[in-house]
Amino acid sequence: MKPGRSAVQRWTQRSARDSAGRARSPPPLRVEMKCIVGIGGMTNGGKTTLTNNLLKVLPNCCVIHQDDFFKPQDQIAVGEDGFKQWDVLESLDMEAMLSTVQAWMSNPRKFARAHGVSVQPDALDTHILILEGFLLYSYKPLVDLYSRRYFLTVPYEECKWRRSTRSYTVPDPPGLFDGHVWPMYQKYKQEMEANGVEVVYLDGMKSREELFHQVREDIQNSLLNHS
Ligand SMILES: Nc1ncnc2c1ncn2[C@@H]1O[C@H](COP(=O)(O)OP(=O)(O)O)[C@@H](O)[C@H]1O
Ligand SMILES: O=C(O)c1ccc[n+]([C@@H]2O[C@H](COP(=O)([O-])O)[C@@H](O)[C@H]2O)c1
Ligand SMILES: [Mg+2]
Repeated sequence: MKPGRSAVQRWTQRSARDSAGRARSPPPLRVEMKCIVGIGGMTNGGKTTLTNNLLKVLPNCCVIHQDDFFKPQDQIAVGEDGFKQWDVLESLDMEAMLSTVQAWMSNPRKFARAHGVSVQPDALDTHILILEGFLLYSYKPLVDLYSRRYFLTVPYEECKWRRSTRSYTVPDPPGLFDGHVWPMYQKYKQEMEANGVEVVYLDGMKSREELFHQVREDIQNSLLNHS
């Protein structure tokens, strides 16, 4: 994991003494560490469930859900197959998502406050941002920003079954899963692999608890190794 760091201590020769020439004690050292974690992978792999569980325990942790950046329905293209093309990168306003990530990067404390996340006052200033969504690693400007990229998968039959139980804001028309959702999932995953994007695969067939403990431990170990 390669978290961004910025030492906030500025202790120069000039400021080491006050105006009367008395030695000043140095300000407390505060090291700010920022870490972006991706919870990506296929639709119905369990991304939102896992993310919500992590949010409850990770310190100073904000979240950005990719689903919040779907374009309005009338801007979604209709393919030659007759299906609205929801599962392509162009159906998402990725520029807006990137701007939101940049707002967090420039001031994670302010971002947390604005989003109702309580920030712990601590000498070791660690901030975590979780990005959660089904096409996290296919948008070039974001791909190198992650400290850790997780990728949840389940077998085809399980994915199709779980999807049939979901109700999205726009319900799936008959045949969408096999005609559009699954082929697009395969296409983007193949591209990601061909581009050499490193991900940590997670078996979405494990229990919710097991996934939660596995990922929490992994994130915490990574943070410790870099603090
Ligand atoms: N580890 C799991 N085992 C079994 N079912 C799960 C697991 N995680 C999530 N689910 C269920 O699968 C469905 C999709 O979960 P969700 O977290 O919304 O997935 P995603 O955000 O990847 O589409 C939901 O019905 C959820 O309750
Ligand atoms: O959220 C929406 O407005 C929305 C509208 C239409 C479709 N979706 C589906 O949302 C899926 C991604 O969300 P998720 O939680 O299943 O990973 C993706 O496969 C889309 O087909 C989502
Ligand atoms: Mg989801």
